[in-house]
Amino acid sequence: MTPPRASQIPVVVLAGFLGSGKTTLLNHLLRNREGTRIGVIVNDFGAIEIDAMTVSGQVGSTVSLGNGCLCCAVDASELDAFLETLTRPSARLDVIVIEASGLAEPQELVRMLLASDNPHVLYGGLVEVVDAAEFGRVRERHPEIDRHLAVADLVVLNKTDRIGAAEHKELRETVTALSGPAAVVSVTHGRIDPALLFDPALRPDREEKTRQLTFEDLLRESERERDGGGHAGHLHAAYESVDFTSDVPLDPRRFIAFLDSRPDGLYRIKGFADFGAGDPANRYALHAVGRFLRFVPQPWAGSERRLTQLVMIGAGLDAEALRHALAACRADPAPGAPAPGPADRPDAGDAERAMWGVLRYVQEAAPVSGEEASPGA
Ligand SMILES: Nc1nc2c(ncn2[C@@H]2O[C@H](COP(=O)(O)OP(=O)(O)OP(=O)(O)O)[C@@H](O)[C@H]2O)c(=O)[nH]1
Repeated sequence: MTPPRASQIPVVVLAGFLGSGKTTLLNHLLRNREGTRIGVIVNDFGAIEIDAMTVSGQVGSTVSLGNGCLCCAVDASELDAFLETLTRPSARLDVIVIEASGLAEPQELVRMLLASDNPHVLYGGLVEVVDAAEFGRVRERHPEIDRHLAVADLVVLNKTDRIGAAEHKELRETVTALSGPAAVVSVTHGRIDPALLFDPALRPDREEKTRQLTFEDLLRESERERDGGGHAGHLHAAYESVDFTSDVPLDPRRFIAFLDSRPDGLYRIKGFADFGAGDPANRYALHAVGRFLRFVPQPWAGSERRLTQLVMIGAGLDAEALRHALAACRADPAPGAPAPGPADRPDAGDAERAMWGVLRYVQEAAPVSGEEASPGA
C-alpha cells in the first residue's frame, strides 16, 4: 500500500511591492528547502515545478515575472486549474507558493484561496515583503501598502542592511502598528527561516544520508562563502518556536477562547489536541496561520498515547506566558480526584456542547492519494 501523503497542501501567498525582495526570498526558500518539494505559481501564469528549476540552476532567471497582475489576470477558475495540477498526488509537493505581482492586491488572492473548493488546498498565510530602505517612499506613492500590511499574516522587513539601527527601530514600530497581529521578522536578502512557512519534509523516499551533493547544496555552499564563511546563523534569529505537551485533555471552550485571543506575533500553530470526553474517538489536528484556523478530526489509533502536542511559531513570543495560558486550558480534574480519569469526565451532553466552538473550525479530511482520480489526465 502506498503510504498516505499529506492530504492538504499549504498554499502561501508571497506579496510585496516592486523590488521589495520577493524573488530573492523565494530563491532563498528554494536553496534551503531541505528536501521539501515546493511548487511555485508566478504571475507570468506559469506553474513551475521547482525541482526542475533547481536542477537546471536557473532559479533566478527562470522565474520570469510578467507584466501582468496575477489576481486580475488569473480568474478564479484559472488559479484553480493551476492549483488542481500542483496539488495532484503525482506532483508530490509539500507546499505551494504563489508569488503575487508587485501591484497585485494580495487580499484578492487570499479570498480566492479561501473560497477554493479544491479539498487539497489549505491556506498557508499571506507573507508581505517590505523594502526597509524604501518603505517611506513606497508608502507615499502607494498608500494601499497600509491595507496590505493590515491583512498580512507575516511581514518580512527585508533589506535591513540598508538602514541604521535607529531607523530600523522606528520602522519596526510603524510596521508593527500597521500590521496588527501579524508576526514581523527583520532580515536581509529574504533569509527567513523556511520553518516559518513549512515543515521540513518527512518523506519516506528521501535519501537522506546517502544522497550525493546536489546543485542545491552547491548553491548554498557558495552563498555561505559569499557571507564570509559563517554558517547561515541568522536564519534562526528571526523567530521563536514554543512547544506545549499535555497528557491532560484540553477543555474545548477554554482552548477556543485561547485561540480566539492568541497573542500578536504568533504566526503558526500546528499539532494535535485531545479534547477528552468532548470527542473520545478523535484527536484534532490543528492548523493555524495568522487569523486562519482549521481543525481536522483524526481517529486515535488503539494503542496511541492520548496527548495534546502543539508547536507555536512566531516573532516576539513570550514562551512562558504562552505555556501558562495553554496550561490553563487543561480540563479540571473532578474535586478531590487525584488525577483525571474516565470517571471524572463531565456528562456526555455537556461535553458535546463544549465542542461546538471547535466544530465551527472543522474541515473533514480530504481523501488520500489512493482514493484520487487518475492523475495523468
Ligand atoms: N541590499 C540589499 N539588497 C537586496 C536585499 N534583498 C534583495 N535585494 C536586491 O533587491 C533587488 C530586488 O529584489 P527582488 O527579489 O528581485 O525583488 P522582487 O520583489 O521580486 O521584485 P519585483 O519582481 O520587481 O516585484 C535585487 O537586486 C536584489 O538583489 C537585501 O536584503 N539587501
